Amino acid sequence: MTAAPAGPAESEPLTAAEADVLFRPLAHDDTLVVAVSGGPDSIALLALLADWTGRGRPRLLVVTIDHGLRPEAAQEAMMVGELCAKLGVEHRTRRWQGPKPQAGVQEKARAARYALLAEEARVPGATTIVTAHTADDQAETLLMRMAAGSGLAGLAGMAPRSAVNGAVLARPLLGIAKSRLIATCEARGLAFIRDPSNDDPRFARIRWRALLPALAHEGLTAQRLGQLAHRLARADESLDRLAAHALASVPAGDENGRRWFDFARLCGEPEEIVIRSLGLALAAAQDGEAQAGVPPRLARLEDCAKALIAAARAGRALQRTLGGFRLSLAGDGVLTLMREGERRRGVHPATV
Ligand SMILES: Nc1ncnc2c1ncn2[C@@H]1O[C@H](COP(=O)(O)OP(=O)(O)OP(=O)(O)O)[C@@H](O)[C@H]1O
Repeated sequence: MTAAPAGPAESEPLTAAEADVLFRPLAHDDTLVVAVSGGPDSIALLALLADWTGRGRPRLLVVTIDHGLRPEAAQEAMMVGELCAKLGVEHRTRRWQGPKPQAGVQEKARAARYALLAEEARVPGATTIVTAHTADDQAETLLMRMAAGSGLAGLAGMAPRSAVNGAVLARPLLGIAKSRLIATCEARGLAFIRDPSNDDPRFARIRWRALLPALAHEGLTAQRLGQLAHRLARADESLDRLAAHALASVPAGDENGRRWFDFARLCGEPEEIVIRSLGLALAAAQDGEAQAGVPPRLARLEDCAKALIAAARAGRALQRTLGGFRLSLAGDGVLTLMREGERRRGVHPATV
């Protein structure tokens, strides 16, 4: 057996052939909204996309968001505009106008950024936003989520394609090392901005970034973490389908606007499927409400599901609250979901 061929050296620029493979899924759009901050990743993305679109299809609309948090940001947006003019592509700067509270300003800026980008993607023919997230970003995301106690869905990391504010968000460079994008800029003589917040150890992401070389030295490279994310994404999707199927297979109904299903029957499934099915049932009940509910944190969902499983197996009744709902398990194993605070009219007799 021959060894797998080594990937391109981490310091080699991306080739046109590689870019062609990465960008092929974007070929069907009329217009791509390309998010370019002016950092090395998004400048490389812009240059590669401009080469790839060659004679003008898909059309590129480059958007830079000025969050109004650093005085240099306006100048940086202009620099991106100048490069776009040279490359012959359209550029717009959008400014975040909202209030900028000290606490959680990064999260608010991020939400505002995606809202503005999605607005630009709402023009006819443009539904896809393209960002320059790299394999390094994915590795940092995974490590941060591990530390935060995320479950499988979180550890699946960022998806190459997802939804954001009604638009599609594509991340074609998610498998590419940041060092290769820097090399791409250098090989083309393209200047890029170094955002000082990228060196600020007050941000957790920056502290994790500093650990990456030591982890790679022990074999936990960004590539390995990316591979793990990919495998977990596959497992997560499969488990979700199995859970939906299991939930659809047990007796269930709607009475007086309350949902019920045979939870005891569901308990024949592996614990992970029962936990997910409960989450799906709750999400469905929340969807049916005028006010969309907030999904419970995974740890709370797990606790609740485990308590209900133990009670159902023992034939005991049990009441819990979760995600704004009261969950009433009857002695016969039927679980009823009702909005918290709702009066108990017509509930399954054994739960009253
Ligand atoms: N000010 C900006 N203007 C336009 N695009 C941006 C801006 N900031 C970030 N982006 C886009 O988002 C990508 C990821 O940037 P960065 O890693 O800084 O964001 P993040 O907040 O960590 O990511 P995410 O928003 O997905 O959590 C960039 O490569 C670029 O495509």
